Amino acid sequence: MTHIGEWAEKYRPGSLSEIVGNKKAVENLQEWAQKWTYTIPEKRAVILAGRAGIGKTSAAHALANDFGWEIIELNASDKRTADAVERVAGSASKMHSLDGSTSRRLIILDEADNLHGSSDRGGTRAIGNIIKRTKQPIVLIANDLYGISSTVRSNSLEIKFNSIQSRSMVPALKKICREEGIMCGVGVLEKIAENADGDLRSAVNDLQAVSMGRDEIYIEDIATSQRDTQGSIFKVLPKIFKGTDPKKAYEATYSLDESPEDLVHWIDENLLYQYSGKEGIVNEDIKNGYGYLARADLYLGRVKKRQNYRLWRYAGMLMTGGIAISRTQQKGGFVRYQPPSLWRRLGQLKAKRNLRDNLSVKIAAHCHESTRYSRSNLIPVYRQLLKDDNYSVDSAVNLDLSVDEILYLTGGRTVTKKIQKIHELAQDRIRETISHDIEFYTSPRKGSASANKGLEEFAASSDPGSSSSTIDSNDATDGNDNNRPESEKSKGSSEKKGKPQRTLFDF
Ligand SMILES: Nc1ncnc2c1ncn2[C@@H]1O[C@H](COP(=O)(O)OP(=O)(O)OP(=O)(O)O)[C@@H](O)[C@H]1O
Repeated sequence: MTHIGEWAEKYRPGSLSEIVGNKKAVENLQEWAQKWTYTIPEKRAVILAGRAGIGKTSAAHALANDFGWEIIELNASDKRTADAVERVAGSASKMHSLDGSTSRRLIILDEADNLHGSSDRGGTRAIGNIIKRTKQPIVLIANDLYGISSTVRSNSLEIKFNSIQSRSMVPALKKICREEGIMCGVGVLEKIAENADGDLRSAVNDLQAVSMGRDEIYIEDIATSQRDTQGSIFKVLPKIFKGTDPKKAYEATYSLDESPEDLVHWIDENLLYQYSGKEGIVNEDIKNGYGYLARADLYLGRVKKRQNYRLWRYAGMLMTGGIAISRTQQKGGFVRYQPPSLWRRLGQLKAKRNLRDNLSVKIAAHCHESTRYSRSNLIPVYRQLLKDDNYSVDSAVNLDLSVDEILYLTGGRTVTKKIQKIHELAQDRIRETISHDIEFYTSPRKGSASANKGLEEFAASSDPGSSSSTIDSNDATDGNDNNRPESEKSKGSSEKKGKPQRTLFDF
């Protein structure tokens, strides 16, 4: 039995030349990959960003096929990913095939926009660091560019994938029909492509659904109902802003999957641009339009207060028909519709709050204070420290700060060279300390009982839950052994003679 989605997989492009649309994006991707064949390019990762179903994942796979690269596909939001990428990303120099030629592995990180703001800040940081020094090409796939941290974005080549035009989809759908032996009536594929609203995967799925159990399909077989995709708001807005019939403007919202509360934000965001055009002149139409919007907003407030949803109808009429009759001047030219900036600002605020909360936890742990105290009293102290050149790197080392966290503490808007420098110096120092510790604990020592402990044992010994730890866990508490029995104290001191002792610095 077949299931929907099977054709989309079966007809996934095998080569970049088969990718429909997004010619420029494909060219940029190819150019970037070409650089990897003889050197390591400055931007070692690319971000393929765009809405679902337009060929981002397919392009990454096709690229690997075209260049003969092995694929390692990981889900970016999986906590284990950072380790896995770390292992693969550093191993390029060993990737020689038997005939002596080098071949690469393409690391594909799906859902890269899911990392940001998640509790797994460590993963974001690790990936941010890895893409700076990877020896293997990395492709990050994301629906929302803004969901990716600024560090990752600034170190990657951003390639945007756009919705696919319906006329470009038709040949691809035709090819599938030919292969599957389906005969299509006039306008069938055009209709399917139009309904898909730029999403080729949906078009292929719709074609499969309508073809099930048939070898001929006609226009009547295609459901005429509009898709409830996000894109449909872009079909309703012109009827509100460009129409002259208030009834039609209101009726256009029937098929919309947005509440009047959301719709009012869309209209509010776009009214000024639509009615003032590119000249940006405020005119009577704009004033009247905002008058209707204000009244619609009044009704929306009453709906909330009284929980009387019948009032939505009045709000809806005012914000659609009211706007339509406000327009007296004919406006030429195309002005793109913008999603409400308020939503974006709220999203940014949330991301900022997450960052602040994570930072409070870090500082609280470092200073042995409560998170609340850390948030209200210690973050301001660290703000000052980060601004002072004498303490900025030390603070970044102590807290193992990410670039985003340094940016937050310094209060800047963008990641500057100075911020990057602080981060790099701090990371170098952290790495130095770690390698120093490893060397210290693993190098043979005269007269030591634990003289030839290997790296693995050192790692095990630093795990507080490990019973095989070679270092007395009491040493790690506070150095005060007053509460220990006498016998243990002397045992401890005799051990200390022969064993490297941990200091507070090590923690
Ligand atoms: N540009 C395209 N060219 C050819 N086929 C495409 C294209 N876009 C989508 N398809 C078809 O849709 C299927 C899904 O596409 P793909 O997985 O590449 O989309 P995506 O943009 O990565 O979506 P998501 O963000 O959901 O992962 C493919 O297997 C292929 O059949």
